[in-house]
Amino acid sequence: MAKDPVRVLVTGAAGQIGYALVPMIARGAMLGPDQPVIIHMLDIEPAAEALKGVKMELIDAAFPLLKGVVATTDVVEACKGVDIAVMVGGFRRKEGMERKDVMSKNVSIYKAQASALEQHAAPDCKVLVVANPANTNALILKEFAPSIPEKNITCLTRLDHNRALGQISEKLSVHVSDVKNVIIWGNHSSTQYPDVNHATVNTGNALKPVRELVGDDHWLNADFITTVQQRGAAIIKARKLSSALSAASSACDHVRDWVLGTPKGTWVSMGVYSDGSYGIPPGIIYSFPVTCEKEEWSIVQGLKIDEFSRKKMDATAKELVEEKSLAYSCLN
Ligand SMILES: NC(=O)C1=CN([C@@H]2O[C@H](COP(=O)(O)OP(=O)(O)OC[C@H]3O[C@@H](n4cnc5c(N)ncnc54)[C@H](O)[C@@H]3O)[C@@H](O)[C@H]2O)C=CC1
Ligand SMILES: O=C([O-])CC(=O)C(=O)O
Repeated sequence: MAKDPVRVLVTGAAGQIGYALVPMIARGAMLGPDQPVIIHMLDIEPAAEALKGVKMELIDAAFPLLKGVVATTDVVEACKGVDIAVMVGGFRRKEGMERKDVMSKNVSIYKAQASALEQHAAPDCKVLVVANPANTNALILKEFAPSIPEKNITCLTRLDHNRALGQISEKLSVHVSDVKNVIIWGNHSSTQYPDVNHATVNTGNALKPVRELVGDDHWLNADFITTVQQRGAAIIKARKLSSALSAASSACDHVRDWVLGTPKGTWVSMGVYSDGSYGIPPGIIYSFPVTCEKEEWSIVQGLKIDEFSRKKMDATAKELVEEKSLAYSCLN
């Protein structure tokens, strides 16, 4: 029997990431090849014509799974009955801008959209915040939508996770799908900590630790980390636009694993509300290693944390605590 369609909201749908993301959703990359979807697209008035164009293209692509398209500048209409909300809309960082510069513009957007989602989305709506500052936008959304379960509000660090897998795969000349269990700890910012201490490579007959195969702690503790931390900025510098293709693809990975589950023995990174695991302060949205089953994520517990990692995990937590107070000061 055919499944009922799932309603997926994409905000900022006329933007760079939105344009890459909606066809991926319509092709089944987010929810699977047998899951029909109705795509809701929200943007603001100045982008209304462009949004219309995206809707026309979605129709023209004749996607078999696409059962409807809502394209609107009305946030209430956009949020009505949505099961999944991918929040990409916001003010984008331009070359040379610090993430903090975009904070005040974005937290007020997320405060307003929190109320719309709370009142009009499906009660169990799952939310993925992509727009920067992603962790803090997600936190503001959580705080101003208290009736949405906190476990349903997440932010995207899967792109950073995938970037880390990509760097290891390039370094070792192995296929990226043979590398697993890297971790992104903390903020989707340049303080994030990409950690390979538990990562492995499938060599065909064994799972070998990445650290052992790379055999170059200096590279792993320095260049590897900064390359992943700075990758977004490097792409903005090269394209004069943010990473749209890889962000859209990673957003699909995030939601797919959340809804359909992570493969056995594999974890992924997601920005989630901290419960105090690994000594990270509660009250912030922090990226942890998680496994997903039955549409719920759980933080992987019991990983050994060395002193080097501890410092980096605490530094990125500190930045998030500071961002939280900055966000609140912008709202006052
Ligand atoms: N978490 C992550 O891994 C990544 C996050 N990003 C962030 O994603 C966001 C989107 O990036 P792009 O698509 O490249 O930017 P973009 O500027 O091309 O698109 C943003 C869209 O949001 C719309 N928008 C602005 N205010 C809105 C509102 N109140 N409601 C609905 N839509 C609104 C704009 O009109 C525009 O169409 C940015 O904040 C960017 O920094 C980008 C790459 C990776
Ligand atoms: O700052 C941006 O817009 C880009 C970004 O987050 C990334 O590519 O990771």
